[in-house]
Amino acid sequence: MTAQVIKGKELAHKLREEMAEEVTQLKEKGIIPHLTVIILGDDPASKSYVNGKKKASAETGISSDIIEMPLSASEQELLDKIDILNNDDHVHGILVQLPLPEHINEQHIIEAISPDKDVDGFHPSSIGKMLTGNDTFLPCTPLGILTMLQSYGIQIEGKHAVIIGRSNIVGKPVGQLLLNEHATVTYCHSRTKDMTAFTKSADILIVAMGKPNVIRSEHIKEGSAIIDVGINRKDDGKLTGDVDFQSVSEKASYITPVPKGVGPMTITMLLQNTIKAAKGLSGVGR
Ligand SMILES: Nc1nc(=O)c2c([nH]1)NC[C@@H]1CN(c3ccc(C(=O)N[C@@H](CCC(=O)O)C(=O)O)cc3)C=[N+]21
Repeated sequence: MTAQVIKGKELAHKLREEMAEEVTQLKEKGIIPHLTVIILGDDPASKSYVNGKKKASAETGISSDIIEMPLSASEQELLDKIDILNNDDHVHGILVQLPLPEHINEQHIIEAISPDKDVDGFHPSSIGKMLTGNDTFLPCTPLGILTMLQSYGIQIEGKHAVIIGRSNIVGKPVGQLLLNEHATVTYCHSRTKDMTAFTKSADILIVAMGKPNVIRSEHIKEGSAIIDVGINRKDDGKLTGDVDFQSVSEKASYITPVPKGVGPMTITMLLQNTIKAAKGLSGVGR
């Protein structure tokens, strides 16, 4: 079998075109969706993501700005900035680029962002509502993955979804979203014994380990759908996933590439959440 490649970038552009129409309609009502990104320090990788977000925003007509703060900024300075943005009616979405430096408590920052502007879906209020299956901002990477599976007509209900990785931003919430879609969900992580026993029974395998090319064809089930969340930079500067694309694509039925897979969908879902925030804060559709 040769797997069908799930073209995240292509799907992302298609969705952004649809979103651009919605943004046009909102603008006719005087609403200009606006996303503010806060970034601390000038790590080149972080800057590259942030610039990607800026470009994608422009593509959909969403307005965005980037607040750059020094790496030495204090937790209080960051909280003060968030407070200003929470109270600024022109700002609909707030994203603080993670990870933050050691001297700042990430949880304090996440909880300071107004749940109405929580376009990352990381606030405990958003997470709680996701858990109970209520309407809220869903975290961007998990929502991007769900959207890819649904767009390609991959059945989730009744299937065994195995997640490798249990981070708060990817592993845990993607399992929750798939559970809400009636999958049977297994979480694997660094302490899991005999992980292959689980991955080999996965109909849908979500890999978010952060280790290059560790999932190979001998680890997967014939005909399964493989979602690669890994973004690893090789010595030559190129990106590679956690999945060995070559061997796995000969056995799976669907596979996401890296780059051009999950990454562009993450950004697209951020923009979708920004539109949702703009509508929610302006009372559109209420
Ligand atoms: N509060 C917060 N929210 C985030 O969503 C968040 C964050 N912090 N910190 C950093 C990570 C990382 N992240 C990526 C998004 C898109 C690509 C992406 O589009 N990647 C392209 C390749 C880009 C390239 O070539 O460098 C691709 O996979 O095709 C990558 C990484 C969002 N993050």
